Amino acid sequence: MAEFTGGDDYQAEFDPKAYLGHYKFGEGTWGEEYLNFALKHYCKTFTSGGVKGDTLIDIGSGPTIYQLLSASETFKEIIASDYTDRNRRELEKWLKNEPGAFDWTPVVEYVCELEGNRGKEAEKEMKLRKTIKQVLKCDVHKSNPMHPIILPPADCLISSLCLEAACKDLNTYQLALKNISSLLKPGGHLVLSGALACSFYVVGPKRFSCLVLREEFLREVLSETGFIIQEFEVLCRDDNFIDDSSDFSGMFFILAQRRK
Ligand SMILES: C[S@@+](CC[C@H](N)C(=O)[O-])C[C@H]1O[C@@H](n2cnc3c(N)ncnc32)[C@H](O)[C@@H]1O
Repeated sequence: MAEFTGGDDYQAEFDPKAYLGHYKFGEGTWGEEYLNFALKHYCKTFTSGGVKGDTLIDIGSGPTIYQLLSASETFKEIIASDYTDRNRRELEKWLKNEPGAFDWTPVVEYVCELEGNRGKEAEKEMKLRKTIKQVLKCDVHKSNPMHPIILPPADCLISSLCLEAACKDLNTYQLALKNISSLLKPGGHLVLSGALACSFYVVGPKRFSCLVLREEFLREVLSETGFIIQEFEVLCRDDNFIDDSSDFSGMFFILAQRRK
């Protein structure tokens, strides 16, 4: 089992550019497999009318924006967040359309197609850039993850591939889930996705530990933390994508509602 990599390791060694390499369409990476799965579910979740409101907070955004593309159709204000300075800087780079920012065009095209908005890629990117109002420092281990900033509770929380990366054991995971849910209104939605049975993943030359998650645990912990699961989708790993960059067995996508 890989040695636990915590916040200091992320701050010092998580290279946003190397990580973004996983999200290049057409290169057979695990990120691509995950993207296909997650984007379809985000699209369904945010365009079917069931999940809506004014504000959405993304926990542990990393340097990525794919998870927010469909949400920007529904929410007026999105707050992105991450633990590391370099990830937040990389996000800002994309938001300001600076030279060297990651090119999300293939992913935006895919989402536009899913949403029936082919040809409207430029509008979509503009809309997302306008909707993301802040990129904040976040630590899921703090009772207020945005400390010292106090945010009004949001209508929706998204988090993808973050909690299993940030937590060293299942108790810590439960506590982190409780911490982030304090940012959500009662009755608000949590859109949680990530990797199943994953113990490590590689970013450039660095190996990061990952907390091994199973479906039964996720169901239990969400219920104990005050959520009602509305959807639980699993994608088993395709043998064609098996390589030594990560050992996950599948991906999950959960839509849950915080009890009122
Ligand atoms: C695997 S990346 C996921 C990034 C992005 N959400 C995605 O879907 O690709 C894990 C992210 O968790 C963040 N992270 C690690 N520890 C954290 C903590 N204690 N609080 C908040 N975020 C943390 C890392 O900085 C990193 O961006």
